[in-house]
Amino acid sequence: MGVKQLFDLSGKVALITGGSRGLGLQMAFALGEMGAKVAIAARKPGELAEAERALTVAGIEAMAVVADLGDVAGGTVSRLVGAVMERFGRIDILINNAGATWGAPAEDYPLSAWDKVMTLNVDAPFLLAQEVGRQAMIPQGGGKIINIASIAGLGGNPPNLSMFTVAYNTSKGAVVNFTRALAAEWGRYNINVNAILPGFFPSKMSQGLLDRFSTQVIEATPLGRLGGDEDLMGAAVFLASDASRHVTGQMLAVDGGVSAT
Ligand SMILES: NC(=O)c1ccc[n+]([C@@H]2O[C@H](COP(=O)([O-])OP(=O)(O)OC[C@H]3O[C@@H](n4cnc5c(N)ncnc54)[C@H](O)[C@@H]3O)[C@@H](O)[C@H]2O)c1
Ligand SMILES: O=C(O)[C@H](O)[C@@H](O)[C@H](O)[C@H](O)CO
Repeated sequence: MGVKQLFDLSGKVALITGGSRGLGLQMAFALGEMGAKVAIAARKPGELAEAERALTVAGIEAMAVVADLGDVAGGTVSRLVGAVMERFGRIDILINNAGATWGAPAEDYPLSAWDKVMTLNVDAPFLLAQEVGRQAMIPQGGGKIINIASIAGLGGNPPNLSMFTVAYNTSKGAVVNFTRALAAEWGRYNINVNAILPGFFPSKMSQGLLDRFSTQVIEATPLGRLGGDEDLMGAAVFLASDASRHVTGQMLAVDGGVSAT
């Protein structure tokens, strides 16, 4: 197989949570452009429909599924995976991207907020991997799972940024080791499990922080810039494709070098 073919995603089906905007939508465009059919899932129907339209206009076969992954008790995850299986018949790539944060100093952090962050950022990726594994990847004989962690999963926040996101950092640390643990178990099913650790990208989630601290963030970034609209595309396609066939359990930071300092 030539190297261009290794990156080709024709005939593959991808499910991307939080695919309605931000980093998830950027990755949906990337996988779609490389030939994948793309299912995006998010909570807000309006945004999701708009994203589905934009993907379709770009010539990508797309479907949208409304799902609140902050509420995983009542069969949300199996319904979501079932809907994609019904439409496309298989799932080759799962990108666990939906995520959120909530800020308060650790000494005041309420358990209810902690639980909310953990449910969306940790429980949902676990349940999605389990369900996609059961319904699609294990019977199909393989697949690619990409967890969107964060460099915040490697440590605490720089003290000068006063971010106060103890639950978020904890949740992303869990995603980092979930990635390794699942990779170790599911190599036998030919399922690659890797994580992307974005640094600082402008998005709805990061806006509050970057409005206040973008100068400091850029100064602390070896490449001297924030992440942009194309900066996750290559990493996502690599980890979704045969090009990464022999790569599993790995963390790929796309952070302009922040985590190297
Ligand atoms: N922007 C950054 O700098 C940055 C850095 C590191 C990691 N990340 C991670 O990247 C991922 C995407 O974040 P983003 O920056 O694009 O933020 P964003 O807020 O623009 O996107 C979040 C996405 O998750 C979806 N989502 C939120 N709550 C949901 C719920 N309850 N159910 C279903 N979907 C839900 C939203 O609809 C949206 O599509 C997150 O996991 C985030 O932690 C972002
Ligand atoms: O590195 C990251 O994962 C993100 O930038 C987050 O840290 C959020 O932007 C922050 O939590 C908002 O308060």
